This record gives sequence, structure tokens and C-alpha cells, in this order.
Amino acid sequence: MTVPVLSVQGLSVRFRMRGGGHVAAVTDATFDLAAGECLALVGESGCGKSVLASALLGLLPQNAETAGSALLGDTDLLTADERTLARTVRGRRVGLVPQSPAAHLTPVRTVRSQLEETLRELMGVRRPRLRTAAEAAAERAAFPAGHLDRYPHELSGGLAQRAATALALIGDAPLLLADEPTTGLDRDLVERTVDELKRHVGDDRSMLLITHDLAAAERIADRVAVMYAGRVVELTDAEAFFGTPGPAHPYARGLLNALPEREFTPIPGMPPELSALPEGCAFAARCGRADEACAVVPALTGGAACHHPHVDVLEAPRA
Ligand SMILES: Nc1ncnc2c1ncn2[C@@H]1O[C@H](COP(=O)(O)OP(=O)(O)OP(=O)(O)O)[C@@H](O)[C@H]1O
Ligand code: NI
Repeated sequence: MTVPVLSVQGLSVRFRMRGGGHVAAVTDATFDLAAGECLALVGESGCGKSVLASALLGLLPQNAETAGSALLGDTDLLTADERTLARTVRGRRVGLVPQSPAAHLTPVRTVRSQLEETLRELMGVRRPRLRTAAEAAAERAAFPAGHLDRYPHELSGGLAQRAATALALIGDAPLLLADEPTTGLDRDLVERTVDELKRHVGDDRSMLLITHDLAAAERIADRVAVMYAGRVVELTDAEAFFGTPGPAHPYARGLLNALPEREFTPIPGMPPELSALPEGCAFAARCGRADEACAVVPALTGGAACHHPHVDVLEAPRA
């Protein structure tokens, strides 16, 4: 077994709130990311995806408490000091593809100057090589050279995304972290963006793609992790998940069946408040399969954290 690029073990993040309460944003997340693999982390708004990403980047706010570990090589991202994270991790070992590229780019500077600055900072490239290097960096993300002297507000959503991707690729980081890279894009642009990201994954580069867009995840992911109320409730092979036998966890199955191109039936009810999670399985209150066993939190075994996973899945060979 090869050493994973990223190994997350029992990662929990909770926020201390005024008045003594807590928000349990991420609870006991455990997963590995293999070299060249794309893992899609999916789940509804507010389930803890971005908090998990912030934890991996050392960008949690002051009121956050973490537990567990997240090993990137021999660096534990949860305990590394800010200096290490800023100087050796962000950009260099983890490339960040942002949620809102237009907002992530500096508004008062052209794409060329932002690429050049990042090349200088991360790769030590100096004039006169800077100009050619910036053009090569743009080309890598299919950003047209003719638009390099534009300011972010002069770019379409698709081009802003490519500019942000070009920036994320500069450090040759072995791990790309993309948090909702397709939010706000039209469907055909979503597909193009996802396909372009996919070109950068493989061999020496892995990707953790955070999205609530299951169709985007299906296009690109090798494996899927489904989060519900802060926990990973299913972790499985993408082909099995989107095809046959389908998701094992009733929540994951409901999420897929809610898609317009599938059954278009939403899961009844709402997720619990992360400040007041129930004792047992957090999905039990919405689950047609729940019984008294669900008063205890189910462990993530056989790919799904559920006392009553879909049987057809259990009987089929799992990846
Ligand atoms: N600084 C904070 N203090 C308290 N609670 C927070 C803080 N940051 C995030 N949360 C809470 O953590 C939970 C998880 O938020 P998160 O942003 O990770 O969701 P998400 O899955 O990324 O959703 P979306 O799809 O909308 O981006 C939310 O309930 C959010 O309100
Ligand atoms: Ni988010």
C-alpha cells in the first residue's frame, strides 16, 4: 500500500460560542487521499465541508477547537504553526482553487501581474524569465494569453476560474483543494470547469473537491465522501456510488434521488442544528429505515455509517 498524500484521522472541529455553547461543525472525519486520486466531498449546505477545508489549510477562526490529525507527508496540518503553513504548505504543498475566483483575484491588478507575483513568491522566478513563465502558467490552465492584461472584473466567470486555477497550479503542489469551484457558473461552464480541473489530477497531483453539485462530482471523482451534519456518513468508490449498486447510506441515496435527472424527490425534513446534535445517528429523524438501534451513532464500516444500509449494496462486492 502506497503512502497516502493526505491522511485525515478522527478530525473534529467545533466552534466555541458566546454563552458556552458549541457548534460541532466536523465530527470524527477519517479518510485518506491517494496520489493522483480525486475525492469528492459532497453534502448539503452547512454540513461542514468548508470548515473541514479550512482546517486542512490552517485557516480556522480563533474560536475553533480541533481534534484528530491531518497528515500531509509528516506535517500535521492541524498542529503546524502559522509560519510553516504560510511558508511551506499553502500554495506549495496544497494548491487552493477558490470558491469565488472573481473575489479571490486582486481587483486592482491584472492577471499577468498576479501570476508573476505568485511565480516570484513560490518559485523564485525573476525577470527576465517572469514574462514567459507567467504565459506558460496561464496556458497550463487554458487561460488565453491575449487576456493576461485584463483586470478580474473584465473577465467572464469561466476565465476568472481559469485564472484562479492557473494561480493554484503554480506551486506544483501535490494536493489541490477545490472548494465549490463551480458555484455560480452555468451548467455547461460547470462541466467545462470540472473537465479542466480533471486534466490537472493524476500522476503526481491529487484533488479534494468540495461540492454540493453531485453531477460535477460524478464527472471527476474517483471516490466520494458524503457528509451529513458534520460527519462522513459514506465513503465509497464513485462508480459504485453513482452507478450500481448505488449509495449504501439512506441519506446519500436520498441526496442522489433528489436530483432532477433522477427521481426528483427531496428528502423530507431538515438536518439538525450543529449546536444541538441528537445523541445517536443524526439522520435518524428523517430516515425511513430508522429504529431503536439508531439511538447510537453508527461507525463508518463497509463504506457507510448506518445501522441499516441498503442491502443490495451490502450484497454486491464493494470497492
Ligand atoms: N466561525 C464560526 N463560528 C461558528 N460557527 C461556524 C463558523 N464557521 C462556520 N460555522 C458553522 O459551521 C457549519 C458548517 O459550515 P460550512 O461552511 O463548513 O458548511 P458547508 O458544508 O461548506 O456549506 P456550503 O455548501 O453552504 O458552503 C455551519 O453550521 C456554520 O454556520
Ligand atoms: Ni462551503
